[in-house]
Amino acid sequence: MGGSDKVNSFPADKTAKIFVAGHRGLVGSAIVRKLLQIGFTNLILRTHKELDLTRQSDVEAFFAQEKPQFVILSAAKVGGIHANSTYPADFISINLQIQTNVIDASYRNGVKKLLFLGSSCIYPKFAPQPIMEDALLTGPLEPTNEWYAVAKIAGIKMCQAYRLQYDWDAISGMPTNLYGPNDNFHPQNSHVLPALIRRFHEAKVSGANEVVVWGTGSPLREFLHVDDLADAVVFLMEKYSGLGHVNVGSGKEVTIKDLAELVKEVVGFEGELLWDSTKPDGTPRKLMDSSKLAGLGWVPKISLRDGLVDTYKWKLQVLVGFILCKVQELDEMKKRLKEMEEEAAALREMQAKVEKEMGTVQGLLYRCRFRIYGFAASLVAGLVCMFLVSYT
Ligand SMILES: NC(=O)C1=CN([C@@H]2O[C@H](COP(=O)(O)OP(=O)(O)OC[C@H]3O[C@@H](n4cnc5c(N)ncnc54)[C@H](OP(=O)(O)O)[C@@H]3O)[C@@H](O)[C@H]2O)C=CC1
Ligand SMILES: C[C@H]1O[C@H](OP(=O)(O)OP(=O)(O)OC[C@H]2O[C@@H](n3cnc4c(=O)[nH]c(N)nc43)[C@H](O)[C@@H]2O)[C@@H](O)[C@@H](O)C1=O
Repeated sequence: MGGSDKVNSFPADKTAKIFVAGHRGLVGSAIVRKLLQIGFTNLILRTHKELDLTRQSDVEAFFAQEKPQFVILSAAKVGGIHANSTYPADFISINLQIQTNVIDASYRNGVKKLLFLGSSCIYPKFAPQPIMEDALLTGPLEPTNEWYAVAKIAGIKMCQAYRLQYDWDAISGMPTNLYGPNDNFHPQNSHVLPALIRRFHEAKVSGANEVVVWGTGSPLREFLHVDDLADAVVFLMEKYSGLGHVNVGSGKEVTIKDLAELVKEVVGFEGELLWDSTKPDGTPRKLMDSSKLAGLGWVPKISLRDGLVDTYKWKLQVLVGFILCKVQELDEMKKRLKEMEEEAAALREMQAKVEKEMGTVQGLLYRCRFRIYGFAASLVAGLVCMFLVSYT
């Protein structure tokens, strides 16, 4: 049995091959930004379309060909409370498949170190707060996300098992609720923060008086900006090689009611909040104890207010970009319409010319026909005269 805690640091060599799985998502894109910022130049990236990580043979072929040296696994089926409770089969099966394929192929193809990302929902619904790493598997899970949580717990256990059996360096980070650029802003399937940013923004733009917020507003949540998480991920890749998973949180919690008031203020919506208590609250409280990570030397930097302002700015830029694209499309359509009108005018002109020429030809034909009839008539008259003369 292996399982040493020897640290396999990220190399000083910035050309080392790093596969960031899920690089277009909220977390993956932040990790890519961070790696590029600190000078890594050899990132291997595949979109979901290019490489479906649920397909075992495709994943094996990819690893055999690319031979990455480091792997950060940030591809997963992810969503908020509604998505988790509506699609339990997808959340358990897709996540189990992705993580099993990637972790196993990484080990078999000589990857030096892998980081797996779980989530704070792995802990029991009523775990003592703040939640320490050793609260794992000490009580029943929150029902709205137990399928996703079971898959994530399996991921942590798989990393531990490979470390124990093969002395292979696989580590796990447990982020709290995250937010930031490239988040999913779907009205139903997203997490609370992007959902509220979208709803308050749309209400402000449409001049609505009310915005509906789910649940009672009483649950407490801890939020971390994704750029802080990316920083912590790089830190763990550099400094940590242990068997146990590591909590990654901000250490600050807020009620959903206060969060909604803050988003309302940042977006600039001036109407009322309506609470829809038919929607689930989920876990009542979910604050992690991140002292293990702090003890290693990492602390977060971005406050919730600053992070929110930054995320709303990003969202506005995306919307402006979208509008500019639509304006450009409209300009191109107008240009094409003008070209079509010019082509139609040219055709009309050509038709008029042809009709005019047809008229001339018809006139000529008419005159020719008239002359032929004249000639024929005089011929007949001549023949009649000749006939009369010869018989008289
Ligand atoms: N967001 C949060 O609040 C939290 C997230 N986490 C964890 O962080 C990680 C990343 O989450 P996040 O960035 O928010 O999620 P996103 O949904 O933003 O991104 C997920 C990424 O995974 C890719 N992906 C999904 N399925 C497949 C597949 N079958 N094959 C290849 N790629 C696939 C997606 O690609 P595509 O879009 O093309 O499908 C996307 O790039 C997850 O492990 C999640 O559990 C943990 C705690 C909180
Ligand atoms: C990261 C974490 O995320 C999920 O757990 P969650 O923390 O419960 O997620 P959430 O962000 O969706 O909700 C937080 C709270 O906010 C309330 N809420 C109000 N209004 C809206 C709203 O409009 N949308 C959403 N989604 N929630 C809303 C909502 O009722 C709840 O009380 C899991 O997927 C879990 O698996 C996981 O890992």
